[in-house]
Amino acid sequence: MTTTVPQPSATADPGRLSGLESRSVSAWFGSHKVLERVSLAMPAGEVTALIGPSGCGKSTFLRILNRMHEMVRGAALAGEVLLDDEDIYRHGRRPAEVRRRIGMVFQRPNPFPAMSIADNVASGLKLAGIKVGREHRDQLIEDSLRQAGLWNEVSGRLSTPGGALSGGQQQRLCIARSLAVGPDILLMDEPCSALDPTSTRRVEKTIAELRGQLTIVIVTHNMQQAQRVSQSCAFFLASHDTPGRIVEAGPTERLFSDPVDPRTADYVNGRFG
Ligand SMILES: Nc1ncnc2c1ncn2[C@@H]1O[C@H](COP(=O)(O)OP(=O)(O)OP(=O)(O)O)[C@@H](O)[C@H]1O
Repeated sequence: MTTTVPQPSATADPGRLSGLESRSVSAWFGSHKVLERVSLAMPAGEVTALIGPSGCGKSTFLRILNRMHEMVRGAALAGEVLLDDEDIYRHGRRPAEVRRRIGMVFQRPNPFPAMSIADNVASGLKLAGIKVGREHRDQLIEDSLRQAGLWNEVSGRLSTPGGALSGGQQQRLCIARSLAVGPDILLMDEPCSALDPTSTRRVEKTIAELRGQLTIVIVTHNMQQAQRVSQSCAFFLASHDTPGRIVEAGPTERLFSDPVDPRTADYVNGRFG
């Protein structure tokens, strides 16, 4: 199927940004319940950080937000995820359309290594079935690379392989690839965990620049990173016999400086996890 050309987010009207909201989301892998009634508003144009110890369900929750959870054999879920007040799980809604509007960047940069930088950016369009003319394609590639903060580093070598870039550059290339289809939401699953501190700061700068242009949800184990990049934050916790839940959520500054729940205080101060 062919869709119309996406509107690059760089030109999006900030008044029309989309937020995301989960309502009472529970999740299972087979009979193993891993999330229990997670309700969270992820405000439009903001960065929301999901924090919590390993295994508490952050990545599962993130994958539920763009219908990737259902791709796992035996996976199930309950609840609603509202994008523009409409459930992304509404009967008849196409997962591919949801994933075009809600993009995902993974832990390890995963560009097509032998494909050129330009083609890597454009590859998302092809996968999404979006056709663009040559002239518009070049502009879209430039816009996406600029938005991802990579244009100045690669503008003179767009036809060289994506695999030749540094790890941090590859991650920004993956961000550009996601941005090319004009998503409303960008999900990021520990996007800096494979990067050195300098590359991490560069990706964080990109996240800061994207804020206000689209809505971002990021999973991070790095408490400093959560404080640097996010405006809202949710703390997840699970134990051996209870599925992951949100203990506390709210403005990042408040969650770190004045947490309500003692478990949040212990976690953000590094006393466990
Ligand atoms: N594909 C899968 N099949 C079965 N169980 C899974 C699968 N993926 C995750 N789980 C289980 O679901 C629970 C939540 O895992 P998840 O990866 O969402 O947690 P997390 O908080 O993101 O952890 P981490 O911070 O280590 O990435 C864990 O008990 C995990 O073992």
